[in-house]
Amino acid sequence: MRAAEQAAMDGGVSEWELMQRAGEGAAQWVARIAAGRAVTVLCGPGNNGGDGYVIAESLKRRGVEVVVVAPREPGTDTAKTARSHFQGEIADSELPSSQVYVDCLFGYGLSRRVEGVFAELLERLAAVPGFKIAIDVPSSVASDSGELLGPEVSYDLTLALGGWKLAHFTMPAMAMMGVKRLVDIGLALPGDAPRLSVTPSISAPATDAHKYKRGLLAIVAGEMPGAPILAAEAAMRAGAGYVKLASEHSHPDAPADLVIVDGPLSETMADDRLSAILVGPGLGRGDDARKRLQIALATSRPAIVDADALHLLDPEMLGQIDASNIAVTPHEGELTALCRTFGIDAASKLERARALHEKTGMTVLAKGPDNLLVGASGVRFFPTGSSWLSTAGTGDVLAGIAASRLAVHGDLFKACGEAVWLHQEAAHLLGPAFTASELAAVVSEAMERFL
Ligand SMILES: NC(=O)C1=CN([C@@H]2O[C@H](COP(=O)(O)OP(=O)(O)OC[C@H]3O[C@@H](n4cnc5c(N)ncnc54)[C@H](OP(=O)(O)O)[C@@H]3O)[C@@H](O)[C@H]2O)[C@@H](O)CC1
Ligand SMILES: Nc1ncnc2c1ncn2[C@@H]1O[C@H](COP(=O)(O)OP(=O)(O)O)[C@@H](O)[C@H]1O
Ligand SMILES: [K+]
Repeated sequence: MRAAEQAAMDGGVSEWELMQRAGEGAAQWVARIAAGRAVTVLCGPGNNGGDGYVIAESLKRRGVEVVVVAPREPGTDTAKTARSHFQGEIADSELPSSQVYVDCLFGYGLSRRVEGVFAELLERLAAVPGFKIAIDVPSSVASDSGELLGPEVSYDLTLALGGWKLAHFTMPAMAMMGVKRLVDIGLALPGDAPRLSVTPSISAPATDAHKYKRGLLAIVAGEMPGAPILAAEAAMRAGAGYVKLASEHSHPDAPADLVIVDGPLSETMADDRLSAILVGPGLGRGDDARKRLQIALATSRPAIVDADALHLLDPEMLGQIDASNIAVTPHEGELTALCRTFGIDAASKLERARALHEKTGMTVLAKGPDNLLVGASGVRFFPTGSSWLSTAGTGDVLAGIAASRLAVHGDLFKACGEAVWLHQEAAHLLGPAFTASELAAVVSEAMERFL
């Protein structure tokens, strides 16, 4: 954001002009929401506070009853200018009773824990009823990591100014924000800035498609039969023309349309028609599992590596193959384990995922409520999905979808992105309290949204 703002200023747009665009843009939202009700604007000492004075003045001009609460005088020149343009009432710390609250205490300049008078104000804000709006980011969150640095307030709306910050899509911050909307202030973001994933567009098979052309996926099973079947159920509904399960166990509950190959894994993997591989769900973590993982990765086919396999991957194993053919899909615990194995010591989820990608070359889909994808095309966040996904086996479904998409087109970054969207859409179709097999069963229905 700072680079984008600097570029705009170098191009002749002043900081005051940017602040007016931000404040006026946000005020339009606030005015509609207030719909005649009284508004309280909390202003901090920096430019976030400056935005607050612009919002307050704009609301006043529209005839809205508005009070500003500002415990400190503005500290920046631009915020001082904004303050001087506001003609209305300013209180220094008491939070008046109001129906709409606009929080402009701190934006991306928050640099340490919120304490004293600011913390007290936020605690009071958390306790009062009313519609609460955070300007740019909630004032107690670190915008670059999503870390909480002060009292937690539950907002109804968060208006991001000029561009999304990491906190908008990272836990725990994103859970406080309510509905999120972006206010355009005419900034061009640098090409490598983390971006929100755009809705994917998925094509139906070509007119001359046949099962191999559509993609042959091999799922490498291991000790536990359930997980790879779940992954296969999802994969069969996500686009691949042919899904094979390489397993030495019997699978009495497997669907009739799933081909199970029980010969030696090295033979199954020698098929040069294989388009993609999924290894990890139900694999186990013993010597046999390690051997199966090594055989699977030695094929040099694009692979999704998930679950147990994430505990077996190590630098030595990756040293023998081209790791840029691999996407890993770790949850929080698996990401921690991977970082330990690969000697990565970083604080935030983004830094850890980025370091893992940079150190190994693997594409990293760090899943969870705050899915984060890091790979050849940069960094992507995703809109918030259904929290009902937090049930056992949904990760296997995600891995199955990703592997199926990979078998279709061979692009790891794209496959992982499509998988997150399809997974969330499937959850959305099911509503509350579904099982992982129910989720796998509606993946084809979910695809309809993206065709
Ligand atoms: N630049 C632009 O072009 C545009 C920027 N825009 C807006 O500016 C926002 C960024 O503004 P910003 O950089 O001034 O920082 P901001 O978030 O207001 O806070 C910094 C102030 O707080 C203070 N402070 C920090 N931590 C503290 C703590 N824990 N407890 C107490 N004090 C603390 C810190 O003081 P200090 O650290 O020096 O003590 C400083 O005074 C951005 O989010 C967007 O809303 C838009 O108008 C569009 C154009
Ligand atoms: N609270 C949540 N909100 C949204 N998605 C979630 C939430 N919790 C989990 N998920 C998603 O559900 C899946 C869970 O995967 P994982 O943790 O591997 O479970 P399992 O190992 O049981 O299959 C992931 O895709 C994750 O992103
Ligand atoms: K704020």
